Amino acid sequence: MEQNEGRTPVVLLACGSFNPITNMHLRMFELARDYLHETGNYKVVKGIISPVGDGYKKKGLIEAQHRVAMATLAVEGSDWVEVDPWESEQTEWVETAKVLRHHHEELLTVGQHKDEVDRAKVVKKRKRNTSQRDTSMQQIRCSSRDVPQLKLLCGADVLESFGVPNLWKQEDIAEIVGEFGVVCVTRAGSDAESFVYQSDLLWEHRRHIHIVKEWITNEISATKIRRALRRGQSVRYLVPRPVGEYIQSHALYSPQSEEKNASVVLAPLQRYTKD
Ligand SMILES: Nc1ncnc2c1ncn2[C@@H]1O[C@H](COP(=O)(O)OP(=O)(O)OP(=O)(O)O)[C@@H](O)[C@H]1O
Ligand SMILES: NC(=O)c1ccc[n+]([C@@H]2O[C@H](COP(=O)(O)O)[C@@H](O)[C@H]2O)c1
Ligand SMILES: [Zn+2]
Repeated sequence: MEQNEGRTPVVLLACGSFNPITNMHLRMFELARDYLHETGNYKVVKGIISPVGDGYKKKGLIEAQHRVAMATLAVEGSDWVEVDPWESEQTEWVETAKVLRHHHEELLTVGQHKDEVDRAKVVKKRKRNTSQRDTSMQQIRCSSRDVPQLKLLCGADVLESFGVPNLWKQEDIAEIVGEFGVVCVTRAGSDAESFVYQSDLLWEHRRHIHIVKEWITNEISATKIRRALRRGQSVRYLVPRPVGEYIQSHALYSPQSEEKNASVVLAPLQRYTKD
């Protein structure tokens, strides 16, 4: 039997600032894929990095154009992770649930297109050999079932941020964990398991929340990378080499860039505190 037969195809979507992208962001995809494959139930077919738009207004967030360019350089060596600029191109900040919906629709469209292509092939084939009809119709049905599941990939700090007042809408959390599912990588300073235990909503959907333990712990964070860069320290071996070169050539992180949005309220807090 083919090893992947019967496994559910999955696409992993990571949302975040990627300011800048680090080796740990890339590790997160590898860890999640290994974990899902080891369950024996899933086949990860694609990873998507979706840098947040400038409208997110996070302190120190440099222009999306640069963050997308760095992420694109970072995935050059990967044959399954890609960068999607859609979210970063939106003028206003987009809720993560909406980003998931957008990518889900894209997957359905691709699936539909695949079905149409398959159908056209079948019609052609049928003209050649009518006796093959039943087998071919079966193939069409299989391909529509092949539309991958989309799951949010994040670190434990993002899962824990579900508990921050006015940061996430409850219905968005319910949709993310209930309808899509989350793959969450452990991170120093966060306790994903106990956070799920303490939340009735997350507990209810615990089967859709995959917590992936990173045994080879390291505390790379984009905040620390920016700090090192401001101080003129090397970030080599912490970010992919072409990313380091891009940062250097565009002189990206400085005390001034860290002051961006310093007096602005983060977009989700602005949006939900108003309501
Ligand atoms: N060291 C890490 N371990 C686990 N998850 C991580 C790690 N670094 C980043 N992530 C995850 O990657 C995603 C994107 O993160 P983000 O762009 O905020 O990076 P960051 O390092 O947390 O940056 P910042 O310090 O600016 O918040 C988030 O889901 C975050 O939890
Ligand atoms: N309500 C929401 O949908 C919501 C709230 C806060 C952060 N987020 C997202 O989570 C990610 C967090 O990124 P940072 O950890 O860099 O802040 C971003 O992609 C952001 O858009 C979503
Ligand atoms: Zn972060």
